Order: sequence, then structure tokens, then C-alpha cells
Amino acid sequence: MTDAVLSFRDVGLQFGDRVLWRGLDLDIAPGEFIAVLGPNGSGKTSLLRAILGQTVPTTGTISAHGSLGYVPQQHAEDSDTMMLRGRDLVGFGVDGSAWGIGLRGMSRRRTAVDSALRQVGATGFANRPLGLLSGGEQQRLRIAQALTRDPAILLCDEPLASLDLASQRVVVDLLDARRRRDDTAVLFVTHELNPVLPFVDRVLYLAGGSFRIGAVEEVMNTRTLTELYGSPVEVLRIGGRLVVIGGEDDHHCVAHQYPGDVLGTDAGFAVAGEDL
Ligand SMILES: Nc1ncnc2c1ncn2[C@@H]1O[C@H](COP(=O)(O)OP(=O)(O)OP(=O)(O)O)[C@@H](O)[C@H]1O
Repeated sequence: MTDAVLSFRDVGLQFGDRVLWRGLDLDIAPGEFIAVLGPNGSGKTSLLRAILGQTVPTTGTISAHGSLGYVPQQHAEDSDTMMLRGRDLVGFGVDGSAWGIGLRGMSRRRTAVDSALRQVGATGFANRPLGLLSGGEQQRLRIAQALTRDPAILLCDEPLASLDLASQRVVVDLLDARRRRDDTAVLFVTHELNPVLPFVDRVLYLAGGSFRIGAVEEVMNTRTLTELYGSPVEVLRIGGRLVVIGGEDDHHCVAHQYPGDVLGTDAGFAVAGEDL
């Protein structure tokens, strides 16, 4: 693929004797939505850290052709602070860039923060202390922070964790809108595939020191996951949802349902209706 925004060539990652995966060859296209799944400790966060240059792969190379935006895992301590306003958090995304100081730099910083806040619909609560905002509102601000750099690739580490279904929906819709409008590729680490199922182009599944990459139906099936885990795994489609039974953890595909979901397509997957 010549126009890939992110390319992996024979990438392997190993800590001591523990091989997380090896031989990863992957080209990610602009606007592509890739869900990264796998049990605890399979190396999902390590993959993002390798892309960000914070972890050096044991083998191979990773090349990004465009700027990276990072939406980190939500940490409990983030919500403690009453000193930090929402817009301050977003401003951290701008700081460290080469815009310099002075009035001009300040004004461009403000413009970038305002634009990012607008994109996630957070202008209305941006001046409130972070500690008073809901988990969903905070997550919108984290996405805004990543957007200040106008990323070609968004790396999201479990952005739906501890959000209620309505907030999950808002976050997923924001990311989907961004990639459709700006062709931003999204690498989305998650334990729950169903909330993003209608948007996913490919699944990268890490497990058992190996991986599988492909369209949802190519990876999320009984044969492929049993092979990957090296133990019996069953993938069921129930009410338009994917449910995985077995593997090292089977909670990542527990059915979630948005109010008003429209179920059932030819592929048997859920489709998000307009009234969700
Ligand atoms: N710098 C490091 N040195 C040694 N081991 C590490 C290092 N970073 C991560 N690991 C180990 O690599 C494994 C993968 O960790 P990682 O956080 O990437 O998993 P994960 O798939 O994101 O897990 P979870 O779903 O629990 O968040 C873990 O066993 C972790 O302890």
C-alpha cells in the first residue's frame, strides 16, 4: 500500500523471554478504523507505545507518515483535580509544539484549543474544573487534546473504559466523524468490540504470542480465535452482537446494547440506527 499513514514491517516485541508478538506486517490506510483486541497483557498498550516511540520494538520498523494523536487510558487520578479546567487539559496537547511563546503563540494556542473543543462539542463545559466533569465529558476533552495536533493517526487506548453506554456512543461517534471528515486513521484499543462494530474496518487481535489481522468476520470466528489462543474458543452472534466464549478473557465481547439499536444486517452484525 503506497499511501499508508502507518506501516509495520516485520515488527516484533519481546520482554525477556516473553514474546508479545512477532512478524507484524501491516499498512494502515488514511481514514481506516482498526480495533485492537486481546486479553490482558497481550501487548495492546505496548503496541501504542511502540508507535509513539516510547518502546523500541525487538525487531522490525514502524513508520508513521503524518502526525500522531494519542488518547490515553483514563486514570482515576485525572478526575481528582479541581485546579485544572477542561480547556487546560486540552491546552497540554498544544504545549511542547514549536509555536513559540509570546502573544502570537498564545493566540494560536487559544485558536487551536477552541477549535478542538468545538470539534468534540466541549465548549460549553471547557471552563469547569476537570474534577467536576463526568467521565464522558473528560473523555471528550482527552480526544480534543489529541486533536489539537491535527493528527493523521489517532491512537486510542481503551477510550470507552468506565463510560456508560450513552457516553460510549458519543465518543465513538466523535472518532468516526473525525476519520470520515479528515481521513484520520484510528487505532482503537478496546476490550469491547460491539460498541465499535459498525465502524471497524479491520481487527488486529493479539493473543498467545501471536496475532491475526483482517476484516471482522475473518478474525472474529471460532476457527481463527481457537487457533490463535491454542485452546477452544467459540464466537457466537447473538442478537446482532459478537460474543466470545473461552480464550484467556471472554469479557471483551460481552453484548452491549444502545437504546434503540437496529439489529441484524446481512452479516448478522449490529447497525447503528439514526435514533440511537
Ligand atoms: N517496559 C517493559 N518491561 C517489561 N515488561 C513489560 C514492559 N512493558 C510492558 N511489559 C509487559 O508486557 C505485557 C504487555 O503489557 P501491555 O500493557 O502492553 O498489555 P495490554 O494488552 O495493554 O494489557 P491490558 O489489557 O491489561 O491493558 C505485560 O505482561 C507487561 O507487564
